[in-house]
Amino acid sequence: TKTPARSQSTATQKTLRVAVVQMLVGSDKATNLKNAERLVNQACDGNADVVVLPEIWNSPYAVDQFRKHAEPIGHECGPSVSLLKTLAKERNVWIVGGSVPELSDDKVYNTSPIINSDGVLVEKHRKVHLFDIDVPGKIRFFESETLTGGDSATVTPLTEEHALGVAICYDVRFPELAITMRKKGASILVYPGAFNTVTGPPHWELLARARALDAQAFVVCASPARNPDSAYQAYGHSVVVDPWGAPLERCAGHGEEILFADLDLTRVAEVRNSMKLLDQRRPDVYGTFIEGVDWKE
Ligand SMILES: NC(=O)CCC(=O)C(=O)O
Repeated sequence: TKTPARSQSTATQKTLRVAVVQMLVGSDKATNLKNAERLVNQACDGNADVVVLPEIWNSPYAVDQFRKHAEPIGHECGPSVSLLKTLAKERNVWIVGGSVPELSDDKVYNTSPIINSDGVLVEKHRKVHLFDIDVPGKIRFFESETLTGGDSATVTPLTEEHALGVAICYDVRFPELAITMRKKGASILVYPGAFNTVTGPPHWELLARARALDAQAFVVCASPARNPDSAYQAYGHSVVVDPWGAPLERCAGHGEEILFADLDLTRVAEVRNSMKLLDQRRPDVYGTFIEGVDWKE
């Protein structure tokens, strides 16, 4: 079953309270799980409808660690996703479970589990664009050394009128994916992420705002807190952006915290009706941009 978010019922739901858990991630898996449990409970105490965790929250963000921390995510789930399913049911809350390394047919994916308020895994997103980057003297990171990329856009109904699109971190750089999620019905795009201190300052918030404008949707970007003991320095600064491109509330700092944002869902239709971007596209001038996508609403 895909139950609606809980604060109001189905079609009448006008606001959605999102809690972005910017958690500290370390090298000990058991500690990471305990930390996630504590913070998800804290987010629920703050009346969240949807709790969002960051990218790779059960393991260090390092290519040589992913397989070691990988778990099945499906009919059977490992301890990380099982914990989130239990919490979602106990607290009657939706959880976009950041991402964890997923083991499937001996391959490892960077996968976001999406769990409804009955504790059911309703969907999962496998990171489509692997983070392969080489900025000389600053950062070199190749997820493709140990991970396999996913091959689909992920959208799941949340209320009768609104659906969640979920993609992961580097995926945020690709407007095609954001617009594909919109075309599949998403009005809230959630990106668990783990940008770094090189690309984060110039790009993170700008990309979140750009995707909000491209898709005329809410964008929720969740980062881990910065861990001084980690080889990979996460940027932090989790942020929520409205469909008009404006950050909601203040964005987070780089320490551990929970960022709450109340999404006024009526803004999606208002913005989309005031500028009919999909209908106004001119594929006769620049092609279809995404093969097979019919731009008209
Ligand atoms: N984990 C990631 O995908 C990081 C993406 C990132 O930092 C970027 O600059 O893009």
